[in-house]
Amino acid sequence: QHPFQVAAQANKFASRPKLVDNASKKKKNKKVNTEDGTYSSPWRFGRKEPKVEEIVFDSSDWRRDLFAAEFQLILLSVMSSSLIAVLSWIWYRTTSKLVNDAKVVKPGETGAEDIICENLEQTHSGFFKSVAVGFEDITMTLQQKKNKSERVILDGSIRGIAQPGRMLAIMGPSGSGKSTLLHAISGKVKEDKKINLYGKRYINGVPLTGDSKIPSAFIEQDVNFFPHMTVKETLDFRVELKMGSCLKTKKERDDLVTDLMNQLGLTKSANTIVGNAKVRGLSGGERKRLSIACEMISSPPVIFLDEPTSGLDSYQATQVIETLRKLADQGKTIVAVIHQPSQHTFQLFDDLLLISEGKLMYYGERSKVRGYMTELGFGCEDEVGTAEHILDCVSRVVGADAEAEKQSEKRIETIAAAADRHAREWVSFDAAEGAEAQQVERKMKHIVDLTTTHPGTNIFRQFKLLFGRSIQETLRGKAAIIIKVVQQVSLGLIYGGIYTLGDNQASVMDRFGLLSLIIIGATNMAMAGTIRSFPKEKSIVSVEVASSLYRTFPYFISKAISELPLIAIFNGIFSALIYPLAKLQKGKFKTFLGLTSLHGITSEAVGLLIGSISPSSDVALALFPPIIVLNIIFDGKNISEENTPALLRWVNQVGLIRWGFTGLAVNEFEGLAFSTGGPRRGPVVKTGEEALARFGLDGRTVEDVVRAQTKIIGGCWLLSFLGLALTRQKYEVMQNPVQ
Ligand SMILES: Nc1ncnc2c1ncn2[C@@H]1O[C@H](COP(=O)(O)OP(=O)(O)OP(=O)(O)O)[C@@H](O)[C@H]1O
Repeated sequence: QHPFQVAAQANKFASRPKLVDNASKKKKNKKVNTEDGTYSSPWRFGRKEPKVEEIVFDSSDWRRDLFAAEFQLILLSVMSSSLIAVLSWIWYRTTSKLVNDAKVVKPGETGAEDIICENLEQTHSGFFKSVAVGFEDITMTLQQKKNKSERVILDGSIRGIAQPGRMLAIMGPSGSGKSTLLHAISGKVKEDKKINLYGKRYINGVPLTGDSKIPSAFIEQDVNFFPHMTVKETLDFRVELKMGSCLKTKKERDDLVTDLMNQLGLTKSANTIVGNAKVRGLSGGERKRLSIACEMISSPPVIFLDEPTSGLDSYQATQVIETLRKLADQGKTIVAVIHQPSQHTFQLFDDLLLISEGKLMYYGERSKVRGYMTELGFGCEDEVGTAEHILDCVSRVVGADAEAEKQSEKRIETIAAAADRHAREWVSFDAAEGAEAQQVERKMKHIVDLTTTHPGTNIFRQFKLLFGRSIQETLRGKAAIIIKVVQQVSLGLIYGGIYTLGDNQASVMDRFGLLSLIIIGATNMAMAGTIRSFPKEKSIVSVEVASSLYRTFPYFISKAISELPLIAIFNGIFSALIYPLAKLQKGKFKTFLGLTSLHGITSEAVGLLIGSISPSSDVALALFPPIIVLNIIFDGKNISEENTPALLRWVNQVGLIRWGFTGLAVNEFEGLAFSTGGPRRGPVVKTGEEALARFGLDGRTVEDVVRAQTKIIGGCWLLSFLGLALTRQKYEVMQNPVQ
């Protein structure tokens, strides 16, 4: 055998990576080369290594390496999963303890009495059976940059009560603070250091602490769903997650789904996919009604809706509001922000809260508002609709002539002053409201609704359902699958059509070139795909996790595992084309397939990490090019380790492209022999091992690559999980108003 080959194989045999590292760090570690061909190292406590020549090379060595590596891969996955499980268990216990620690005294509120809703029966009976939600002195200010006074979003004049069996509309011009008010009443103002939120809330006349959770549903303006699931599947999935522990049989759950579809007029569309902007599915109104159905699963007594008719035509908007009317008639308390309703939809509401520029303009019965405005001197002709007229009354005229602007300002001031005068008359919290209220002492209550903070099923069922949804979503995304297959086939044909590798000197560089291109292409494709799709999925998942449908841990594990089969299939297609077409080394196909698949999983894990820590898909996409460029720079061929800036040396260890390329190069070159003919750059290379030595890859093994990539996958999965878990949405606590 060639002396170089013996040395390289010897390196592989015992502690190869260390031996190679030792060689490169010889000076640093002050290793002593001894004359008899052995060496000792201070790290090995003076133990001598055997002579290089004494080691016998076994040609099936790499296979043993691969088995050992596979074993390590499994061991490492099990260990990292266990670590994640232990961490999430500790985290879960800590947060549950905090939630259950009901005696916590909240800021500015002492000795509040606790009401803990542990199950749905509790939230549907007694005190919570019919709920009147009262609110007063709601103030929200935003801290501005230095030297600027605080910006007032809600000025503290707003007060009102949403009664059970009635529909309250919150209306006002654009930017007047309607959504902010709805979020404040429902306790859903997103945590923000700039925000100061004050006010008082009541349930059935009983004052609540600022962090109390009103048992309610909140339907956001834009609700996203997994687009390829049908209406029925979406509801089945949620019913099982939310009610799995109380509706034990499938029949009970099916009955609830059927009932929900009937109530919300979705029966005809039961088997239609939900769809989104790109995939055709439900109409806007149906999607809105589906989002109400999803929130109605646990039948909460109060429903908050932020612009449920936005983006809908008048027919669909009416259908949505008529559905809400039916729910109100069943005794639910409905509070909805409405923007420019038609006369018909406006008439379906019972009460109205009108605001402008964060100030109260009117609170009372909807039917009386027209007369009230006329009394104040702002009447109008009969032809003008009431909704249109009152919005005109409280809107500031901007950009027209100065006189009109002044007049509108004066009108708003007059209406606001009158509303302020009448506010205490209109709304009184002195007497308890609601059917059950009289029996409840009017001491401040701290409500903890565990039914909205804890999933309704155990972690294994959550995993099963999430895994099923993930696989189903991927398989039904036919367009995405076809695009990926076409990409893999065309890449395989392009590379295979250009490269035909022989055994002459030119084929050495050609081989390196081809393997490098394969890895760069695979990295790009896997990472870009995940970066593009994951942030969108994350936005759906974070809402589902925030409403405690399931925990982050089972979601993450199901997501990570469900991607693996497709990666293997796509790689199989590509490898089956490129391998025979480019005439890569015979007998090494399986390892090639394994390595490219492992590289695909690694790239996807990095994509998942970028997606989970980025606040939006734009940020994730912006991070993609610099990360790819860094990986290409540190792929092992473009800059030597010695010349790498000290601060960036770690990139070498986690370089995706570097490890992927090393794996393929070692697999391909080991055992190859080259003829001396053909054009060449540099000295003649006779064996694959000599070629590997040119790139400093001598002594590297498939095992090193599998080990490094497994560590990268484990690290990325762990960080992605933490990224998802820690970016969980938190809400502002409402402070007592400043006296
Ligand atoms: N967290 C926040 N940070 C910065 N500005 C905020 C925040 N919350 C609310 N605002 C500002 O408060 C004002 C009122 O916003 P809000 O969304 O409540 O208005 P709106 O009446 O619902 O408007 P529209 O009908 O156009 O949706 C806006 O100018 C908005 O920019």
